[in-house]
Amino acid sequence: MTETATRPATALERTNRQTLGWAALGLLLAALLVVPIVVGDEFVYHIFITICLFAALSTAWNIVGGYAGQLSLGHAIFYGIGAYAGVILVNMGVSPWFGMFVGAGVAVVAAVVVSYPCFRLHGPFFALATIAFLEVFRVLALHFRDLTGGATGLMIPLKIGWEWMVFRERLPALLIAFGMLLVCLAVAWAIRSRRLGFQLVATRERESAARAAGVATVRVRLIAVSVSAALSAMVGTFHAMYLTYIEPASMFSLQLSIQIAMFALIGGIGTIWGPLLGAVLLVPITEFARGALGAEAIGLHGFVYGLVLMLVVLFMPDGIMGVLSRFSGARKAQDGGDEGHIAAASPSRTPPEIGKPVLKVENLEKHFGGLHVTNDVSFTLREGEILGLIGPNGAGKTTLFNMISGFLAPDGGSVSVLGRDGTWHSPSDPGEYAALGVGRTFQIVQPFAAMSVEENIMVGAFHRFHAVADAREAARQTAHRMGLGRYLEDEASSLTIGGLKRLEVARVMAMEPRVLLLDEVMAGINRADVRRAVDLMLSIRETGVSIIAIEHVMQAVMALSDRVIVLNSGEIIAEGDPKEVVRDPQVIEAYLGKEFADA
Ligand SMILES: Nc1ncnc2c1ncn2[C@@H]1O[C@H](COP(=O)(O)OP(=O)(O)OP(=O)(O)O)[C@@H](O)[C@H]1O
Repeated sequence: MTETATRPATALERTNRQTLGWAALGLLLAALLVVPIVVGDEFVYHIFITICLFAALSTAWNIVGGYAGQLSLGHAIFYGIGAYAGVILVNMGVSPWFGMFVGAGVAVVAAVVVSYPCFRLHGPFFALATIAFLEVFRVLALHFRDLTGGATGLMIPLKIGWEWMVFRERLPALLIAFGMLLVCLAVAWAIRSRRLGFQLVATRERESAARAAGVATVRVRLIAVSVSAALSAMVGTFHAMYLTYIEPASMFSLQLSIQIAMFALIGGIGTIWGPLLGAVLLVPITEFARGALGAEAIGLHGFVYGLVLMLVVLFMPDGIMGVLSRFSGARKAQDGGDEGHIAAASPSRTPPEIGKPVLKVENLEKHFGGLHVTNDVSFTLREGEILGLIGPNGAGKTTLFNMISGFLAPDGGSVSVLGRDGTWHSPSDPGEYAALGVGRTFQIVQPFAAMSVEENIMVGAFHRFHAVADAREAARQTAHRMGLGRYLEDEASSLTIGGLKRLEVARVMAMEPRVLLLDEVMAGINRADVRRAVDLMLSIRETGVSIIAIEHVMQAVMALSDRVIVLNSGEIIAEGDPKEVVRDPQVIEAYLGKEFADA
């Protein structure tokens, strides 16, 4: 079957389903506004206002917890800051419409201060750190009694009207809550569908690969947390006006933080609409239970959330959105090893001239404790050259790569890269290496599993382009060149190992590197894929890119390399023409042992 025979139908089907999805979403949003107006009941109004507020908070949380993958359980910090800023200013005669922006500003500062140290922590440690900060803010609110009213809390003065966000009827409150939900959804959608969203998801999926693709991972997370904090604070201001009374325990509440996260988890973490669906499902259940059972139902919502969460984990691990997306035509690769072909490099043609030096490694040293992993390593890479880096297991090849791509700081010596401006630079982190045109792959493939093949490559292309359309176009061209054109819309995780290795190279090539560091791209792939990989590397070199390739597949090393360096126990033991190097007794001994070399 050819791709041209199947793709148009699939694409059409997918477009239809997407249209259906948008229509369903439009209906859901319209229902949030229309149902309470039609029913006209106070309690129903209250439920729908609560749904909108929680959905807005959860959507804001999802920018950090979902897109960036930082499981914050301290988001009530920002909500509480917004609430207090709004109420304090109202008490000073300032409208909450202005107060909500002041709250947002303070929340952004708090978010940066709190998150910057926490971003060094991962998984449960990050979550615990955010809880600790939440407790700090609650205690501060209790302590600064003159400003916050301490444990007694603050009443909102009864100034009625739009200017003060306090109303006798419920409809204006519903309109504001609904408006806030729309703003949060629009911001979340805008982030996810732009460069920042791609970079956040890439950072969440594989931080090292994202850094190698030039993503400033800390910066993008800080932007995400700032936007999320600002939105949460604005919702907090309005909610305070709606509640007419605030106090530290309910504003800086762990329970609220967990609730916000839970809606996203149940609806579909990391998706644009998941938090909305989670809130639509859960808020009415708990509010009706509370309404029906009254005081007997205190704490019942916790029980309901727990129950629903258990059911979701057991039966819908990707949340409601995960179930829905199964019907929306998300495509899995159905490859059986044949992954299209690469623009083949003809073996008969003459390789391009090897030019001036582009990368200099001088006297590089690295120790891990007592282990001397790199010992006085020096070499130069030239323009258009393929340099094979070989050596037995544990020789220090990957460690060397880590130092010449900024992932490890050398203990001694230096790495210099020729900039596009013709001057030499000494980069120190992966971002600086990427900016100078040094791209790398990883020995263990690092696909961004939650992204399609096209999106994976786009993360590399975003190094050159800001606009999504430009990055997409560049990614498509690169994919076709790399023989991945048939799989653009497939989930990256569904490729074969050969495809994944090629995807690694494609992601780096989309950055248009001048120096390409390939770490065992041929390991574990079949012979046909090795042939393709050799062709691929030759075709890449023809574009003037310089390559250093760590490789164990000797036929490939011999076919490709202009020059070979042999590393053993962290030292260069041989260097030069591939055919001569493999005959060197020292090299034979390093690989096969002394007895073999003597024989
Ligand atoms: N972070 C680390 N901490 C301590 N030791 C390390 C660390 N990284 C690597 N090593 C050790 O350094 C030595 C060199 O490892 P490295 O991965 O660079 O070798 P390699 O030549 O790439 O091996 P292979 O071909 O098996 O991938 C090994 O003994 C390894 O165990």
